[in-house]
Amino acid sequence: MSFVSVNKVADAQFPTRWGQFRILGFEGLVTPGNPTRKAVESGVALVMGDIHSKPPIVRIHSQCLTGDVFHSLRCDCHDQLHKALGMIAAEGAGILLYENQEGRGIGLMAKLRAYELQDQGLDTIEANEQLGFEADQRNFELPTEMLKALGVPAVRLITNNPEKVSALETTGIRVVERLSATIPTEPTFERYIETKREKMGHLVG
Ligand SMILES: Nc1nc2c(ncn2[C@@H]2O[C@H](COP(=O)(O)OP(=O)(O)OP(=O)(O)O)[C@@H](O)[C@H]2O)c(=O)[nH]1
Ligand SMILES: [Zn+2]
Repeated sequence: MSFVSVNKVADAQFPTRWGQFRILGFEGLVTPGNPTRKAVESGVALVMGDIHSKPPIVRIHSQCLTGDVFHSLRCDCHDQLHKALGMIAAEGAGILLYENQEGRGIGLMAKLRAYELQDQGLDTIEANEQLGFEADQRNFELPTEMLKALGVPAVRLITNNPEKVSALETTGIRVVERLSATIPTEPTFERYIETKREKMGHLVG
């Protein structure tokens, strides 16, 4: 584990278009001496209903400013976020973990530079690599620790990404079911989805 500690720093009521959630803030104090990590990592959990009597629906959403805020049609993030909140609302219970590894961990400015390279014909992975990054630099340690802090040992995970399933399972959170994160594809992000399917093993469909 890369954290000295993971602490809940806030827990407040959070009314939304999808219904009443609680919003919780968590901070993980990173073990000193790791040059690739910030000193403190933070994440947000939206919690609805009873999350303890059975494995709840959980979505781990990585920050995508362009998709989440501006509803970019370069990627599926905005629609996936709404789909996940809708699934939690329909169930009346569940957890959305929002963590801030923007651009699969390369940061916003690098992601915008990756967009430039994609405009010149590279796919998302080739663009990351041309900029000197890995295809996906994320780790899912903080979301895992947040689930533990919430007292949730087993989940039904909304994802198409097998890496997220194995990241949870290696740290002791059981994924009892995978729920599809697929949303209707727009022509503007067909290639983005295809690259995830072909090169990152995403279980699209
Ligand atoms: N580097 C890079 N990151 C992107 C790009 N478009 C979106 N992202 C980031 O991709 C992350 C979302 O991850 P995805 O790989 O789309 O999906 P996932 O969350 O791993 O998998 P699912 O759970 O199936 O949705 C967020 O951190 C976004 O900021 C892009 O063009 N380049
Ligand atoms: Zn996105």
